[in-house]
Amino acid sequence: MTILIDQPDFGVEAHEEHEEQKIPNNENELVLDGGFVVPEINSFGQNFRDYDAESLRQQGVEDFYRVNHINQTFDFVKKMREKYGKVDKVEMSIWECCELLNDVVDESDPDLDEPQIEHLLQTAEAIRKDYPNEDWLHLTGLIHDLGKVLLLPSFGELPQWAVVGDTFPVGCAFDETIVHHKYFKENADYDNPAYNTKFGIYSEGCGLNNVMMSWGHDDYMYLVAKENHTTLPSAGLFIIRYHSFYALHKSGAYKHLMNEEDIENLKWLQIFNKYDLYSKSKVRIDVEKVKPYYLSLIKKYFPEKLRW
Ligand SMILES: O[C@H]1[C@H](O)[C@@H](O)[C@H](O)[C@@H](O)[C@H]1O
Ligand SMILES: [Fe+2]
Ligand SMILES: [Fe+2]
Repeated sequence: MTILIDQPDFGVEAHEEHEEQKIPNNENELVLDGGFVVPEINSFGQNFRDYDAESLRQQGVEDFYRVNHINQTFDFVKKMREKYGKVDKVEMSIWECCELLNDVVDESDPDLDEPQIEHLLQTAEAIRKDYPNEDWLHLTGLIHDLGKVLLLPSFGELPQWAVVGDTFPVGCAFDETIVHHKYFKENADYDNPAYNTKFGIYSEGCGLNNVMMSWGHDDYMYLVAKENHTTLPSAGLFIIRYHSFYALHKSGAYKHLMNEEDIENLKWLQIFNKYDLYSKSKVRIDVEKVKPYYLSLIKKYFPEKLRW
């Protein structure tokens, strides 16, 4: 059997050079681009992102989403953005932050229970193999989840529901494709007529930049990168900011809020997502071996010390 990765039809073709090649090999696996092999099952023997499969992690993940969906309201997101937009908590380098992630485990993730630094390097190295010339995309892989430091005491020790998991817009109706959608019924915005229509407070094509997303590691890391004047291209910032927005990049919901630039950037996000999701495994990366390469990229795209 060949694994086909569902891609929503956005009515736009990927650039030829970025088009994935579906080359099924003998072991019934899908080989992407420069050779990345998409595994059929995750480390727990389940399909990836199967939120209903019975497993040791299933109940914990569902509990996570219940609390997340109840508490991520428009008012909460607004407060968090104001608070963390100041980037006045900590001063440190990107690499120091990667090391801090050693102590973080993500309770929302049915596919991974390794320390996060493994996931960062697995993602970045898998991309590097297939896209050797896109160094900005390697670095994006390395840093996309750094915002999870919000779980640590010096960053305010936010609860898991305010840091990890899939993200979604607030200020308009919660789309049914969002994982464990049923729990939104207890969200204060659910019955608010200003927020519970298709457009809510937004308008057609207004651009994702004008949409408030549920608060978590994506938007936080985007703010940090922006406030510290990164020279990463707009597609890199877009990936960091929306990589957990599965309702959009997997299910094609909320397309009516995108503008032209979003449509362009989404192509890169969909490439990135395969590596983010399917590189999760128990195979460890030799950190010391790859560290010099990533330090050189950090130097190219970020200041020495950043404000967090
Ligand atoms: O559980 C995972 C994890 O928190 C990832 O970092 C996030 O990007 C995903 O969207 C989420 O489903
Ligand atoms: Fe993430
Ligand atoms: Fe990730």
